[in-house]
Amino acid sequence: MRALRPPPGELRTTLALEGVGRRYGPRGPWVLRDVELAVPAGALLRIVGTNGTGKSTLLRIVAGIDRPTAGRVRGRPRTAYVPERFPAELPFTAVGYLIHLGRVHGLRGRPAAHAAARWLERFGAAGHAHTPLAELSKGTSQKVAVAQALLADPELLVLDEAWTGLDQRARAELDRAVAERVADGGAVVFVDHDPRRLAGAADAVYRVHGTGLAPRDPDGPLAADGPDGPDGPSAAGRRVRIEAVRPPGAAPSDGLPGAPEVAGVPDGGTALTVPAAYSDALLRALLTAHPPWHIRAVTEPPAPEGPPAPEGPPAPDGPAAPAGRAPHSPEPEDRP
Ligand SMILES: Nc1ncnc2c1ncn2[C@@H]1O[C@H](COP(=O)(O)OP(=O)(O)OP(=O)(O)O)[C@@H](O)[C@H]1O
Repeated sequence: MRALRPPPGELRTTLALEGVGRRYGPRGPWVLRDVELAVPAGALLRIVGTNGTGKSTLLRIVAGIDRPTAGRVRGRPRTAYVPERFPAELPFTAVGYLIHLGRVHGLRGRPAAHAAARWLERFGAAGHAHTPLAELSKGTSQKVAVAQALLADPELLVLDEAWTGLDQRARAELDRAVAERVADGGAVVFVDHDPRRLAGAADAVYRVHGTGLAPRDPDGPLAADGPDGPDGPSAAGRRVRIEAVRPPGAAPSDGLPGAPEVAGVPDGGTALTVPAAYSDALLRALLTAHPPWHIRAVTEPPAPEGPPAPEGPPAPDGPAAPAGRAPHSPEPEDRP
């Protein structure tokens, strides 16, 4: 994704934090201090940091639902926010809540109802449309929380651990929705404790540390960052091979996420092999390119240091693989 769009420095800033500080109560310790952050349109920004360092505090200020104690926020695009905790006690059904929020976001009645139904369907929650929020399971409430943020194509989408509690299909759908927002020129700022989440896709990564915010190498291994690392075993060594056909006029494969190893394959295809952590980002880059690549197959060859590679399965000529997830790429909670 990143390689096919202008670098963030060349994008229009949609929102900026200038010297922002936040503390809770006049005598409380500073959680954030002197924070500078530019959020460019069309950029995906990841915020990392250990528990309790102030990521949610920062995201609430970015989302505009909290105000800084010091400094200022410049710009306010149309913003949607998925909080870490969803207020499920509201007196609505799932679809009623989404239609209400759609109207709050400026949609008229019929488009609001249409968008509500479409997002419930996309997240596999259409069967719960008429269930009161208070009776929804945790995961389904989270689907509604995510759907409300996506309803009106926000210019700025702020996601605070929004994938938590979603099933695998819904997580992949949220990955796709993020890629769509960014491809449409929206900005997305997110926190997620799984370093593989949108790995390699972020245009910039910032770390909350102490009371400050420091940029990090977006391609750097988050897993190597001690407490920021994955909860599960490392994906190091695993590689994913994406066989695709580059359409005429598509950007060359240089500079794609994960610096793929590129090889020609029969029938005009290209095989791109990347570390597993970059497979989602690479798929997304290929699928959201203009024009998009045609994905033939996604397979996982053995790690380079392993035994000799058997031939991969024949490439099906069917529909593109889902953008959000390569096979054999389980989330921590999917592991036995
Ligand atoms: N409403 C509040 N009132 C008082 N203190 C708060 C409030 N919200 C957050 N804090 C404090 O601010 C600090 C940062 O909290 P925050 O939730 O922003 O961290 P975080 O990095 O998002 O944590 P986690 O990774 O556990 O979600 C913590 O010490 C927390 O106790």
